[in-house]
Amino acid sequence: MLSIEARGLTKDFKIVQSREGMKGAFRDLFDRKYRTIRAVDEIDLGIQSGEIVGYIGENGAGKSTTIKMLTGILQPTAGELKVNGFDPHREREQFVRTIGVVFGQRSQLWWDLAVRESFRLLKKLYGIPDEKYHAHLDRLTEVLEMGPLLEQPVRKLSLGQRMRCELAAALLHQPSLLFLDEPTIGLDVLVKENIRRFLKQINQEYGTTILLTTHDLSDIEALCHRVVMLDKGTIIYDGGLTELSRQWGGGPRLYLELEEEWDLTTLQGFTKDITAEWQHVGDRCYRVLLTGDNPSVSEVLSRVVPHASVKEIRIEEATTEDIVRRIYQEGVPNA
Ligand SMILES: Nc1ncnc2c1ncn2[C@@H]1O[C@H](COP(=O)(O)OP(=O)(O)OP(=O)(O)O)[C@@H](O)[C@H]1O
Repeated sequence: MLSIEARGLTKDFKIVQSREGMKGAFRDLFDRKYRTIRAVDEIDLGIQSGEIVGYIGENGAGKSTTIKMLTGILQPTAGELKVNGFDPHREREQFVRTIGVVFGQRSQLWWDLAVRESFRLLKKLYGIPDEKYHAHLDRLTEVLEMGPLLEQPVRKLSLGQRMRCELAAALLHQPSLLFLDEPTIGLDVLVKENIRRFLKQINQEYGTTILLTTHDLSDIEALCHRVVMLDKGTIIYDGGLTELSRQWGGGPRLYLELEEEWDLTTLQGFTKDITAEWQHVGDRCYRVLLTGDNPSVSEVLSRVVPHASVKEIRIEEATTEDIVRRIYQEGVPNA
């Protein structure tokens, strides 16, 4: 079953274009000139129930605008959209009961109230029956280790503590779909790991669908099998994380420290019949990029060892961050 189904989803913003100088400002008062920005450009997106999908892109790519349409905050300019079977904007009241939202930079908790009071207000807002509320809150308190936090005012919580409470707040009404926007921003490594573990757990236990927007690609690596990549409002990649690195990782790299300094032309000469590209990366240190049909590491070594003594060997894989940077620098991977 599809949790999110978007076809040709588009959002245009109309912005005032100011004229230059005093004269221009005066004219602007009487005759406004507008310009249209297409933030999201006819995207098609289908997300199955139970999937965890990473939604990534550079600043200004259109991620937040998409999330705002998917959560009903913004009305699309064009296209068809069904989320959990609802039109998010038109059927907002019923729709919001089926989703949870966490924006890393914004709080849905009441700053001066104790966490427990904020939760009580949300219980009222969502009309959660007593029994269900208590059972679920107990469970969330346990897995998110919120026991000591419940009586504290939100303003006294650290960022990591607040984020755990935000997640609980978004999940109190047991939504089947969770939107997370930069959920681990500013958190230390341990807290990040706890939050990721928790998200995996709710995904497995309750089948919660998760759409995750983040600039922290280690979140994506830890949680998502599928990644949707956005650039200038259009989807430039939608597929598996493993396929992405296979397609764009550029193969493994071999790091070699040799006993002596060699010039690059000579080294390149040893491997001239295979597609290996040598780089000088430090004193007697070299990186060999295994491109093309990906010759094996042992093939490269067998050509080098008869000539040069090798001190250290390391095989490096491109990180997701390297891959994504490369895609944005070099262009669309599967166009
Ligand atoms: N309310 C608005 N009015 C006018 N233009 C907007 C509005 N919101 C977004 N935009 C423009 O739409 C484009 C996409 O913005 P959006 O915030 O969706 O990108 P993003 O991928 O979420 O970026 P970031 O990672 O920086 O949050 C940008 O050019 C932005 O300036």
